[in-house]
Amino acid sequence: MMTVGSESLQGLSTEITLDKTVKSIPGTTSKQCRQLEDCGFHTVRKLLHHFPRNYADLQNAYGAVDDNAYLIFVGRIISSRAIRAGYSFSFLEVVVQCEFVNNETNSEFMCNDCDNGGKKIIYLHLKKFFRGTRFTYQPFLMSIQSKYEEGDCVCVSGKVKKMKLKNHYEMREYNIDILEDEEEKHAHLECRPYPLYPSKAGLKPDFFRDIIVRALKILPANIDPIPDEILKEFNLLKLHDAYMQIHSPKTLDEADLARRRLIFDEFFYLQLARLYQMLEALGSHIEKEELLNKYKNQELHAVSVEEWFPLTKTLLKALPYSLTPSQLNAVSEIIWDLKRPVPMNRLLQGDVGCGKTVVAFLACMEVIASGYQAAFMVPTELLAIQHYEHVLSLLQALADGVCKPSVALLTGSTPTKQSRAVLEGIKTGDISFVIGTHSLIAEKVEFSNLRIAVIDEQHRFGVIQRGRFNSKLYSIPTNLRVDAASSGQSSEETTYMAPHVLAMSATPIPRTLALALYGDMSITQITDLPPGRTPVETIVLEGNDVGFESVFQMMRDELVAGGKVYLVYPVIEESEQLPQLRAATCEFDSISKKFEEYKCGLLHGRMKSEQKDEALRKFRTGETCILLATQVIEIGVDVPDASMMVVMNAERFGIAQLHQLRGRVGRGTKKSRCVFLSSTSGTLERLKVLEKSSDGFYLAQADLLLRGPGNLLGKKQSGHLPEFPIARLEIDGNMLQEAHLAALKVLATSNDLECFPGLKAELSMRQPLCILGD
Ligand SMILES: Nc1ncnc2c1ncn2[C@@H]1O[C@H](COP(=O)(O)OP(=O)(O)OP(=O)(O)O)[C@@H](O)[C@H]1O
Repeated sequence: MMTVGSESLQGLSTEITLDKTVKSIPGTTSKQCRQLEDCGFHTVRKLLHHFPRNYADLQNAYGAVDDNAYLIFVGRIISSRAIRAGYSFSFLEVVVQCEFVNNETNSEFMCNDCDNGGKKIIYLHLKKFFRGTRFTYQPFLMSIQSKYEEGDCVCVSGKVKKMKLKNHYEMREYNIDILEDEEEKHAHLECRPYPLYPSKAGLKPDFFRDIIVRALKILPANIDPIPDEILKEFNLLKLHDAYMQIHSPKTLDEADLARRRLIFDEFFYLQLARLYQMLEALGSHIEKEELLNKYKNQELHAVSVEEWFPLTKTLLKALPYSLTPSQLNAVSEIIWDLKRPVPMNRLLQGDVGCGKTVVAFLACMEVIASGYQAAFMVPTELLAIQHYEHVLSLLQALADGVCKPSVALLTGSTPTKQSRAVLEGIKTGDISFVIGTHSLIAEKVEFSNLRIAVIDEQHRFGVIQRGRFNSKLYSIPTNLRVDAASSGQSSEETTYMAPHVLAMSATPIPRTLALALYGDMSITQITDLPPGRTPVETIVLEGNDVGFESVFQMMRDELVAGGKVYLVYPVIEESEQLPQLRAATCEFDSISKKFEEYKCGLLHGRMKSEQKDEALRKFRTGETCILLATQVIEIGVDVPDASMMVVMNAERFGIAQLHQLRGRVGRGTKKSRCVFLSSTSGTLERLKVLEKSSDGFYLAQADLLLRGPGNLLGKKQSGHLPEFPIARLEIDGNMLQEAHLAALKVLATSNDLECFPGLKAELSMRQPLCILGD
């Protein structure tokens, strides 16, 4: 445990200094303050978080001065002339002489004009043009010329362009800074990296550089809210030094160390906020300790099959297959967690079709067997019906003497009379297992004793929707009340607890990324596939006449061999705006005609619930062999003997999404194939990654790198990973674990952060959970 001493005062000046207005920066004019504020830079903190996008350093110019290279030099002005060149045209030309260090054996520089130390002189020409008669008057010309005086030491960055004259270069898109300060001059002559700031809303890089330098001067050393022990243990710079070194590094290594500290902060405060929020929601000290211990010991826990409730064991035996080792471990691990006195918050991850559903069903059975209720929430009606029927068929297989749980379905389309009866059954406890869509979290749904909520495809529900289950409390067993009482807590406070939550995801996110998103979640992974599966043969083709002909031939072969085919379309109906997109309803007739001997079905989101159900039922039973569908089938649809899929306009979908779609085939033992048709040849390359790999983790990573982390998962429907200001999850993910551990350490010392007022203040300033949409 950490000692609490000086830390309690530590970081208090953070609030005082970092959150002062930009007006407090010495030498900042009121115009500059207004400009900054208009741009959203209200505080010193905001300004200091405007980080350089890159650094230029003089070493850039060591090797060669290549045409069009973006380089930076420090040198002296040797001439500055403002000249009237016509009736309404003038220009300023500044020539800067730079000593150029040549350590290349490049023939151009094996020159006579290099001195013995390998140095040579080059001349940079900077021109600025003015049009308009008012720019041709002498006073104007004198004034611009006097801004740059001969002998001034300057830092020049820009694109270089060789001139005819040897060793002379023209600078384009340049920036010129006069180095006034002796220290600054030396710093640059010592080859310090030079921060290159991004412009923002018309404010130029120089503007930021200038004000940030002044802000750094007033930054006190004692601004770090993170305790010294944590800094030492995780080898982190102090916050003050991190700000200094990110904005004004002596070397690029210094800038890297600073970046590491600032990334750590982004992750640390997110983890701290998550865990803090969870601890706050818990009543007793025992629960809090239990929670922290659980996260500290991330080793695998399990409850062996013998210890499961008889109902769960019976269902396991009645399954038409044996669980894979990793499915079995997953159930055991989840059941272990269900027996803890704190609400479980677990993510069950596994690639498409690996068999997550049955794992979740078994967990629900365990809860039901102990006398409580289970709810299973899925994102689409189609999936709810499928799961409902699946559970019924599994339960049917149980012997007659077994007491079977009562199961109900609740979706937006459940007829009023029926839904009233379901609501009543849930309230009285007559229904112990309910499967449904987001209707399950409506306020009017009152559970008698809900103890587990399974959320399938959890990223498709908003954070708030997921959290809604927490308000559907259940009463905790008496023995836990005794524990709570012995810890000095009043039993009333601990009478109710939030249900266990098991979220499922088929979007495989690397473990570290999952931690970033769900710092408070434990993770269970299914790493194998049921036996007998063969990888889906994947073909990427251009959707031209030749492409379609070969696809139709493949379909014919498949159908002759007794297979079933999904045709997936990006839209339901043709649209004038996007005429290149193929539409499911429009192609129904032509496909039906082309494959006259086979029956076709249609399935899309605009159909009524029972029509959708009927279409899927017919496809499942083989009444139809070709199903023209839209993305509605993307998640969870399970027709094990479907053996071919063709995706039209595949370029419209993301890689992870196509992987999900492809997961609808190859779910049985039949060899399957999937064709992605792209309407443009340019996008073929991007899709080819799917031909090479069927590993969801690999593809998710490829997608992440291709599109940036913003587009993979989501707080709403679209699926987004949180975007951090500087951290990039795909690269900096390893620092998450460290930040997680650090947050646990801090909270183990002080559950409510009372011993760390600086950290508490920082949390409320940063509001890190906003990143996740909380
Ligand atoms: N151990 C197993 N052996 C054989 N078949 C299995 C096994 N586990 C599950 N299955 C079958 O595999 C198919 C896919 O399972 P399930 O629908 O649970 O996968 P999932 O992980 O939820 O997939 P998705 O991410 O696509 O929803 C189902 O038909 C299921 O009955």
